[in-house]
Formats: sequence, structure tokens, C-alpha cells
Amino acid sequence: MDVSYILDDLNDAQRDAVTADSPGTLVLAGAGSGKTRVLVHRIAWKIKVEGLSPYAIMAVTFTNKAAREMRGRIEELLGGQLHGGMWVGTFHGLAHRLLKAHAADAKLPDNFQILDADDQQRLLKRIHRELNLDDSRWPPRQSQYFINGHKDEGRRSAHIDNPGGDLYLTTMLQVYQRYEQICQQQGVIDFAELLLRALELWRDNPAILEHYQQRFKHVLVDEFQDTNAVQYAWLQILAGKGMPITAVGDDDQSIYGWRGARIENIQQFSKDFADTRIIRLEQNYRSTATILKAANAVIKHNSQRLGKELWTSGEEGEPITLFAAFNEQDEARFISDRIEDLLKEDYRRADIGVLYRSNAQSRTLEEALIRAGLPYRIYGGQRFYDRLEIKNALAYLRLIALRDDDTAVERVINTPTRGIGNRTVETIREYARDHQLSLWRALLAIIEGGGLAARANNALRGFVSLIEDLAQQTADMSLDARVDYVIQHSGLIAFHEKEKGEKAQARVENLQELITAAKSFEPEDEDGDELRQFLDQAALDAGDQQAAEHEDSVQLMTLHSAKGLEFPAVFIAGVEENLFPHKMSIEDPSRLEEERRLAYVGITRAERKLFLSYAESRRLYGQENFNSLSRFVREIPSECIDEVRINNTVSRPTSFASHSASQQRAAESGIVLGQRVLHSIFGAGVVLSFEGQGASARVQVNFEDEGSKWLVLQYANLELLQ
Ligand SMILES: Nc1ncnc2c1ncn2[C@@H]1O[C@H](COP(=O)(O)OP(=O)(O)OP(=O)(O)O)[C@@H](O)[C@H]1O
Ligand SMILES: [Mg+2]
Repeated sequence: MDVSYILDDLNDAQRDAVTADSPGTLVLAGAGSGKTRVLVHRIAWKIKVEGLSPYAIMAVTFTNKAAREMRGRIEELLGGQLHGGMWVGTFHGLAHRLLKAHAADAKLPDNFQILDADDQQRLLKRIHRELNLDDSRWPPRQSQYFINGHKDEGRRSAHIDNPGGDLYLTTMLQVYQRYEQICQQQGVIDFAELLLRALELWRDNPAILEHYQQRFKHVLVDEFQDTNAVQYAWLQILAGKGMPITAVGDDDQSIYGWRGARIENIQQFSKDFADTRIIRLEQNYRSTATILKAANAVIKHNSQRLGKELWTSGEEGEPITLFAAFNEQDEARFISDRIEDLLKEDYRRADIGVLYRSNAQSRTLEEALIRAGLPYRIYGGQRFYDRLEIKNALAYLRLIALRDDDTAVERVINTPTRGIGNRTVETIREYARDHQLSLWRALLAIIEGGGLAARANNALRGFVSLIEDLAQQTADMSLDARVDYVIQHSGLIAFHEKEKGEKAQARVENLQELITAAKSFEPEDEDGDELRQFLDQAALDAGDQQAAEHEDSVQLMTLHSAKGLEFPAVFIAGVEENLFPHKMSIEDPSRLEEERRLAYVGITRAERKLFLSYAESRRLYGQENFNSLSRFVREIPSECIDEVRINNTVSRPTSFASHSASQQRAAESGIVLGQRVLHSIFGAGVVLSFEGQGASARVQVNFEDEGSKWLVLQYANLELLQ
């Protein structure tokens, strides 16, 4: 049987890695050097040449999508279907499979259910109520963060030392214990529990462990640098006593430290797994020489590295485009314009990845893509207007506009919690049904009727007066001030601010981003109700499923979700200090290094074209920021970069045409975005933005000495500079 084709498309080092017969094999290599490809070919080699049954192989990937792709590639190489025998999946997926097979031994009912993050939070809320913990002082999300953090490290409540005297720890432990109890009673398990329970299953049941130790003849792990403590222990308990194991990874791409991943596992590997051979791959097959040079130059600035070099025999390629936008709108327009250019060449939409550091950045980008009629999908995340916190905020705004909006009432009647329980809500629903009323009218009638317990009645009254107050207080405000007022006074911001963890912070950021959306909203009908038009637009954006599900779509995602993927063309938006690197990471050297690894991951996703963009002024999270160019871009050798500026009108003739009417009118007065101007008092500056028209036209100028100011164009007497 000729099996040489399995090695055909591999270089020497890759072949070595595919055919190595050492018990432990660690492939340590940079981005795009073929680590994932090696895993696929190694599995095919094991089956075809060494005669292992697919049943004896377990392969761990980072996402379910990667697992499906891996299975497909192996089947291609083998020329046949694998069927169910081989275990390929994520750590979570495999743990789930294991627990289903041994539910009773894992002390779970056969039909145990998985709790997702939202379910988990709802359950914790109930526990807090039961323990009489006030949500404002003890936000359920804080408990969630506490519990998941400990579980990721393998600690149950019983493992945590509490010498007493610390109210925080004592309370958290009380919640953790009660949570464990209820989960156990109900037969539900959360994500971290899947892993921990699978580890304990093996640890506490030697016979079961032995069964798997006999079954599996080889374990393979991709993206090894991002395994956490429990995942590592799980591999160790299975394969630590001589089962052959292959891990591939790149210390320079470890980007989940904030979620418990431990780069140290790479160094630990050769100690814990016998006779490990370390194989390095140094040739990159993904990117042009220019892109690779940029990536290498950036990652060199990290001190904590195992040290690797990457080279390519590929072509030089085009320089990286760096675009200095005036603001985030301008940046988004640049990106959608360039995407349209690429589509005129031989690129498909799916060949294009748009990456960003923070979820909240996607809104402006989504709007530009929608405007340009470009189908897109958000990979591993939700579209802006589909996000829970945004839907909640919009529900308040909808109630201000129309009290009879039942869905909006359902959404926010008890969010943030205000003591209106399910039973009260059910009473309202029934009343509404029986009397053919909207929920709002029903609840007014119920309050008047006085049929409820005093406490419930008061809670309802509180809700009604909140909505009436929001409506009255904001009646004469501008749209963005209205949104700002509503997210503050509804308690939504405070509600999420009190919670801990990345996700909570992202929710606050997203809410603030809604203010930015309102600021830049341009109603079609200038005389119509602006709030209504804004809400309609948001509903349309959210409902634009057609665009979302189009098969050939532009791929939007955070830099974190882009790991392991590749695209012929990549845009990285928002390469600015305080955004990327994130402001929370700038002060801490080890977190800064993690940000730099994220930059390395981002750059190395690109095959042929890379576009970086930053905005001199950015409204994000509802605030105007003036950030300088990211240090990561400054670390790229200048010969790799081609900088484009908007006031280079030769290369940017179309961008002005797509600006709003008022901006065009301002342009007619001789001022364009990016124009340098002189003011008699404030001195020299650059025009950042326009607003309004005729006598009320205003212009925003970033003055060199005085910072940014809005001026009425008519009176500003700006002198145009060259
Ligand atoms: N020997 C080779 N000849 C031709 N193409 C190759 C070779 N090795 C890898 N490639 C291609 O290079 C690209 C990168 O490979 P792969 O995704 O396996 O790299 P990786 O090391 O896993 O990258 P990452 O670190 O980003 O996960 C893929 O498109 C792959 O098909
Ligand atoms: Mg890979």
C-alpha cells in the first residue's frame, strides 16, 4: 500500500513530526507553520501506516468548528468516513461525551443538563434571594466569577480554606456551597463543571480510567498553549503513565491567560510526559514575507518567550496598509470601501476577516457593512443589536415611546431586579388576557384595584413611576442625551457595573456604545420623531438575518476568536493605545505581553493582504477619545507599511461622496475632514467632524494646544491652512 501521499505536502520537519515514534511529542512552532496540518496528517499516518484504529485516537481542538474541519480533512486523507469511533472535539465536548457514558459513576442523572452562562446567572440570582443577599451589594455575577474561577483551577467549595473573619469569602463560599447543592439536586452542570467532573470521574474510578487508558493509543492536542489547570490535569491523568501524546502549540499565541490558561503547561509538558521529543517548525506557509516580518518584529518585544524564528520562501507581497481615520465612522467606511475593492478583484466575501479588540467596536463596522449592502457574520459572538444588554436598553426606550409594547414590558419589568416576581407577572398576563388589554394597562388596573400584596403593589408602582419619569425627564432632550439618561436612570449601567468579570465589563461598554450610536444617528425624516426612527433602525439592524446568514459573508470577530483561522485579507480595526493594547492591560507588564501576543495572532491571520486602521478621534463607550497609534504598529518596521491618509484626496476621492449631506455642505464651504485650520484664539488644529447645516452648522476641531472643541461654523472664522 502506497502511503507516501500522506507525507507529500509536508516539509522535512513536518514529516518528522508526523512520523515521530517518541511517546511524548511536543511541536512548538510559530503561527502558520503547519501545526494543525501536522496533527491531521499524524492522525492519518497513525491509522494508515501504524494500523491504529480510529477508535483508539482522541484529538482535542479549540473550537467545535475546528473539530469538524479536522474530521473532514482526515476523512479526505483516508479516503473514507471515520464514523463515530474517533474522539475529536473540544475539551468541553469530550468531557460531555465521557460524562454521558458514565453518568451514574459521575454522580449525575442520565439526563443531566448543561447550564449556559445565562442560566447559571439566573440560578445564582435565586440563591442570592434565598440567602437574603442584596443584589446591589452582592451582584450574582460576582459569585459567578468567583465560582468559575475556582472551578477552572480545580477547586470545589470544600477545597477553599476559610479561616473566618472575611465576610466576602464567607459569603461567596456560602453561595458556592448552595450552588453545588442545587446543581447536584437538579442534575445540571455548568461549563467549568464539565471539565472538573470529567477529571474527578477518572480520578475516583480507577476501573473507568483504566478502560480509557487501554482504549486510547494516542492523544493529540491542538492550541496546547491555552489549556487551563483542569484540562492539563485531565490529560495528565489519562496519558501521564506512558500513553503516547502529541501536543502542538505556540507560546507566542497564548491569549487566554485571563481565563485561566497557563503557558507554563508548555514547559511542564516534557516533565510530566515521559521521553518527550520537542520538534520545531520554522517555515511559515500562510503569509507573505512582509506580513511575517511585521509579526516577527512585534513579538520580539516580548521578554517572556521560548524563542522561535519564522521564515517563508513565499513572495514579498504588498506592503501593509495603515489607515489613519479621523473617527470611527471614517474608519468603518474605509474598511467597507476597501472590501468592495477587494471583491472587484478575485476575493470572495468569506476570504475577508475584520478583527477588533473589543466587542463594542463591531457596531460601527456592522453599520458600515449594512449600508454598503455587504453580508457579514459575526463569528463566535452576537451582533450588536442582538445583545442582551442592548435589547434591555432598547426596551426601556421603546416603553418611553409606547407604553403598550408588551415585549418591552416583559423584558424589563424586573430587570434590573426590583422585586416583581414571576407570580406577579403571571397575574398581570392573565388580567391582560382576560380584559384584552396591553400588559401596561393591565398592570395599571391591577395597581388601582389593590388586589396584590402591598409589597408587590409597591414594586409595580415603582416600575410605573420609573417609566413615566424617564419619559418626562427626557422629553426635550437630544436623542443621545435621552439614551444616556435612560441607561443611567433605569439602573442598567449600575446593574452591570456591580458585576465582575470580562463579560460584565463588556456589557457596560456596549451600553455606553449605544450612546455613541444615538449621537451619530441621522434620521431620514428630519421633522419626524427621532427616537422612533432610531428604534426602527435598531430593529431592522437586529432583524437583518438575511445578511447574517448569507453563506459567503465577510467574517467579523474579536481577535480572540480568530485564533487558528486564516483569511486571504485581514483588517484589524482600532490599532490605538488604550484600545489595543487595552487600557486595563497597559500598566501591567505581563498583561501587556498577552496583548502583544494577541497582536501577533491578529497579524498572522493574514495570507496576502493586511490592513490596519486607527481613528484619531473615537467615540466608543459613549465617550470621545483621542488615542495615539498603537505601540504594536510602531513596532512594525516602517518599510513594511504604506500609510494612507484621508486628506490625501487623490487616493480617497470616494470617501467624501459617502459622507452625510451636512458634511458635504460643510465641504462646500471649503472645509473637509482633516483640513488644517487656524482660529484667532485657539490656534491651529485639524477638522474632525461636522454637524447640522445652514446657520447651525457646527464643526469639531482638534486644536494642537487647546484640544477638541465644537465651533459654530458661521462665527468661527476659520482660516484654511495648507
Ligand atoms: N508543507 C506545506 N506545504 C504547503 N502548505 C502548507 C504546508 N504546511 C502548512 N501549509 C498551509 O499553511 C497554512 C497554515 O497551516 P496551519 O493552519 O496548519 O498552521 P498552524 O501552525 O496551525 O497555524 P496557527 O498557529 O495559526 O494555528 C495552512 O493553509 C496550511 O494548509
Ligand atoms: Mg493551528
